[in-house]
Amino acid sequence: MEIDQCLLESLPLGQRQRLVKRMRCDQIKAYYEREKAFQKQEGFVKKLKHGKNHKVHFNLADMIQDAIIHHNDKEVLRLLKDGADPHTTLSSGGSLLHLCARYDNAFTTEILIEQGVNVNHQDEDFWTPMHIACACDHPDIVLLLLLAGANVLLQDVNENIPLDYAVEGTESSCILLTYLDENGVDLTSLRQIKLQRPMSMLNDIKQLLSSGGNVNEKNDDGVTLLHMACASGYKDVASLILDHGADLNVVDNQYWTPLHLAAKYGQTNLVKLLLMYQANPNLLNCNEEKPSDIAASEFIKEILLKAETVWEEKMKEPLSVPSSSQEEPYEEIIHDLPALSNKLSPLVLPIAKQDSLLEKDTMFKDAAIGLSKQQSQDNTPENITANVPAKLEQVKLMPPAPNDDLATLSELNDGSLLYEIQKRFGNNQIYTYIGDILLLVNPFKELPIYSNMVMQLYLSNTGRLCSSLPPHIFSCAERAYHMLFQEQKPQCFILSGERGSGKSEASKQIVRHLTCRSSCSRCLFDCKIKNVSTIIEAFGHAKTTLNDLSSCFIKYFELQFCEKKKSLTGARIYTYMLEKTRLVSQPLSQSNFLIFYLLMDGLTAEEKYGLRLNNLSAHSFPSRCCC
Ligand SMILES: Nc1ncnc2c1ncn2[C@@H]1O[C@H](COP(=O)(O)OP(=O)(O)OP(=O)(O)O)[C@@H](O)[C@H]1O
Repeated sequence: MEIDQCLLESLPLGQRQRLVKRMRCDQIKAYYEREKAFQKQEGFVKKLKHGKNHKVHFNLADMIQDAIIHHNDKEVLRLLKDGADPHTTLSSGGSLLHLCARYDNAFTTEILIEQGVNVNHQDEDFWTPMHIACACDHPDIVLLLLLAGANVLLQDVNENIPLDYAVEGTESSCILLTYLDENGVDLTSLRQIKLQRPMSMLNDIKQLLSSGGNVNEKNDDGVTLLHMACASGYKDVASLILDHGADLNVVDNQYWTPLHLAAKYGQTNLVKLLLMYQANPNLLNCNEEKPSDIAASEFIKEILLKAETVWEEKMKEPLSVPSSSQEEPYEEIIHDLPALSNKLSPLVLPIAKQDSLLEKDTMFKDAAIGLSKQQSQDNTPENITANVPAKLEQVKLMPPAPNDDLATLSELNDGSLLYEIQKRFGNNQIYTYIGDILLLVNPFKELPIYSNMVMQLYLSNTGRLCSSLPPHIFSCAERAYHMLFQEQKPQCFILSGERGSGKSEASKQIVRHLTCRSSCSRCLFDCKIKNVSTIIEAFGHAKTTLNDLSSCFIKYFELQFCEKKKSLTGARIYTYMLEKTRLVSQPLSQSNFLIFYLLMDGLTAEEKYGLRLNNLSAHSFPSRCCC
C-alpha cells in the first residue's frame, strides 16, 4: 500500500500509527512472499517455518554509521571487532570521521584515528572532517583532529578552509586561530591561498583565448566556463569570458543560466556583473524557477526582482534593441542598494550540497542579514531599538536531528528516553517532540533561539511542522495559528510541568509569536501584552524556593483573532485558582505576592504614612521579605 507523505502527516496521531502499522505488516508480508519465491527459484524446497529463525540482516557499514550517530560506543567497538571497515565511505563520499564530526562523537573519532583512518579525507565537495567540526562548532573533535595531524589549510569545493566555517568567537575558531598562530600562518597568507583557484582559472582561460579556444564550449552536462565562474564567484574570470563573447544567457542541460547559479550561491558581485551585461532575469530553469526564486539572500532577491520589472518594461517598448541605454536602469538598481557583498561571511557562500545542516546555516545567516537590513530601515518612533547600529542577531539553532521526535525511536523505554533527552539537553536542544507534544527542559540560561529572526524562520504557509527546522515553541504556536483558521475553532495550549519548569516563559514566547503573526497593529499589541504581563506578575507571582517569579494561579489566556484579516484583534485574561492562602500564611523562604513589595518600594513616605505602612516591622509579611 502506498500513501502520500503529506496525507500521512495530516492524520491524527492514533490514525497515523494504525496506518503505519498496517503498512509495515504489508511490507513484511511482501518481503516474506518475495523471499519464499526467491528460495523456491534457487531450488531450496525447505519449507519456511513461520517467523522462526528468520532474521533481517543489515550490513556492517550501515550499522556502524547508525551506532556513530546514536553515540552507541559499545556497539561501535563490537562492530569494528566483527569486521566493520573503519574506512567505510558514506554516500556523500565522506568517511566515518565526517559522521563523527557531524554528530560530535569524540569517542569514535579517537577509535577511528587509532585505527589509522585518513583524517584529511575529502568528500565529494572536498569537505574534510575538520570543515564539518568547525561548521558545527564541535571543539573536542577539532582538537582530536588537530592532534592527529589534520591539515587545516585544505580547501573545499568553494575554496573555503575549515576556519572559514568556524563562527567568530566560538571555541573551534579560537582553537584554530591559536593553532595557525603557533604554526606561523597568518590570515593574509590564508587569503592568498583562497585566491589561488580563481587565479589559476584566469590563467587557464587566458591561455585558452590565446590559442583561439571557444569560451562557449559545453561539458556533458551543458555547463560552460561562465556557469562555473558565476557559481564560484570568480568575477575577474567571468568578466574576461564575457568580454570575449561568452553567451550570457546560455543554459545547461537543466536550463540553469549563469544568473541562476550566481543567485543560488549568493554571489552578489556576479549577479551585479551579469545584470550589467544585460542578462535576462526572467528565464526559467527546469523547475520553472527564475533566479530570484532561488536567491540565496534577500539582498540578491531584491536586485533580481527589480531587474525583472526593468526587463519586462524594456520588452514592452516597441523595437527594443539591446543597447547601452539599457544599462542605465540596471545601474540604478545596483547603485540604489547598499554594497553588502563584502559583508557576506563564507557561510553564505556556496556550500556542500549534500549537507542540509550547512544549507541551514546559510539560511539563518541570510535571514539575519535580511532582518538587520529591515531593522535599520525601520525608523518609526515606536521602534527606538531599530536606530541602534545594525547588528546581526546571534542565532544558534541546532540542525534537525534524528532524535528530534522521540516517538520515532526504535527502542522506547524510560532509559532510552532519558538518555536522548539528556543528550539533547547537553547540546542545548531544549525542545523535543514526542509525537504532537512538545517537551521542554528548562535550560536556566539564555539561549539565542528566540530572536525575531528565528521567529521569521518558523512562519509557515500551512502550519505543518517544518522538517528542516528543529523542534521549537514557535513551531507549536504557528501550528495553533493555522489550526484556528482551518478548524474554525478556538485553540488551546496546555502547559504542564512542575514549579519553575518554564511554563510562563513558554507562554510568553507563544504570545510573542502570535503577536508577530498579526501584521496589523503589532506594536500596539506588543505594548498591551507587556503591560498586562506586568500586572499579572505583580498580583499573581511570588518568590518560591524553586522560582523567583513563580505564578501562583492557574492562568486562562484567550487571544481573539479576526478571521478576515487573519490577525490578532484582542486579548483577554481570566485568572482562576489564585493561591489565596498565601495572603494569610507564608511558607518559609517564600515571599508573598510581589505587589506588596512593589508597593513598599514605590510609595512615598507620606503615602506609606497614610496607609499605616511606615513601620515595616509592625507587619509580619513584608518584614519577612525575602525578595
Ligand atoms: N526557555 C527558557 N530559556 C531560558 N530560561 C528559562 C526558560 N524557561 C524558563 N527559564 C528560566 O526558569 C525560570 C522559571 O521559569 P517559569 O517562571 O517560566 O517557570 P514556571 O513553570 O512558570 O514556574 P511556576 O510554576 O513556579 O510558575 C525563569 O525565570 C527563567 O529564568
